[in-house]
Amino acid sequence: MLEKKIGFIGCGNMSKAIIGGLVAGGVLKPENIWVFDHKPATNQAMQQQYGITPAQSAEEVAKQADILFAAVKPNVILKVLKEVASSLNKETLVVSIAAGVTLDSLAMALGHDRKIVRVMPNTPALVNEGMTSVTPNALVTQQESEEVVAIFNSFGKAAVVDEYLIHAVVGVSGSAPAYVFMFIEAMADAAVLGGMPRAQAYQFAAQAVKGSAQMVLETGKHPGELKDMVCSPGGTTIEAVKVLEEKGFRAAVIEAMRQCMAKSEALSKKS
Ligand SMILES: NC(=O)C1=CN([C@@H]2O[C@H](COP(=O)(O)OP(=O)(O)OC[C@H]3O[C@@H](n4cnc5c(N)ncnc54)[C@H](O)[C@@H]3O)[C@@H](O)[C@H]2O)C=CC1
Ligand SMILES: O=C(O)[C@@H]1CCC=N1
Repeated sequence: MLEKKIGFIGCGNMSKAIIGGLVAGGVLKPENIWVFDHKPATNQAMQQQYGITPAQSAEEVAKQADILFAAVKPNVILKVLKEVASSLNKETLVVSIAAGVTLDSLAMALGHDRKIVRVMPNTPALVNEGMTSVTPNALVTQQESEEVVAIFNSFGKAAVVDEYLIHAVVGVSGSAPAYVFMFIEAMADAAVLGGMPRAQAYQFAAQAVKGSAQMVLETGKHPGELKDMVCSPGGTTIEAVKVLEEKGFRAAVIEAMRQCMAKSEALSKKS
């Protein structure tokens, strides 16, 4: 068990997913997780649900934390970090989850002598299946970097990537659950069209996506080969594959992600 205090400034969708993962994984004692959201009801609800310690201010979390998660929206993160910079201990590791906010701008807000890690998680952290990229700055030691990877590994998978790859990470995992949910919803709609009750349709669609993803991860086979295994000659699947190709399924996914990555890049230039 990690004998450190972890603080969160901002407790919305993403912090809840990370805290849920940390507590479920038994990574550290819940009371060693300090939370400050500017909505007091959120802090109380988190204390009730997880037994974490609610803080009175962002400064209090900053003072307490060995590892401080900055988990507010990208448009306010630099202001929030500037305000707490003088409350941080010299060795505190600041972890930013904000999309499009670079290590450089974070160092500008916090001071250039700060240990900073930029991460890009995703909401499946809430069910122990997160995927997170970890990008430390030059002051973070190998051991500290491994500690952050271990935190995210405890509720999914995590890997260190160079900062220039973060736009790709946003596209392929940070934002990806949204498009996967749309795919599941669309498949379930079709099953309902075929007469299946709605709740059962979500179960079948979601399990089909989960099982297919598991096959990619476990067999190491090329996704095309796995697709071919489903397509019987003259069968049903190849009919569906033909329509998806005609309707530009792959092109739509690639273009959607290209725009997502471009937005991530544009946000980085603004910050
Ligand atoms: N939602 C997602 O799937 C992902 C989000 N992110 C990043 O995570 C960050 C947070 O996103 P979400 O959790 O989705 O947003 P959210 O809007 O759900 O949560 C932000 C929280 O910060 C609080 N807050 C705002 N200003 C504050 C302040 N000055 N002091 C204390 N608390 C304050 C709000 O009350 C809210 O609870 C963003 O920077 C986003 O780019 C990264 C990866 C995935
Ligand atoms: O939509 C967003 O900006 C954030 C970043 C990755 C997922 N959600």
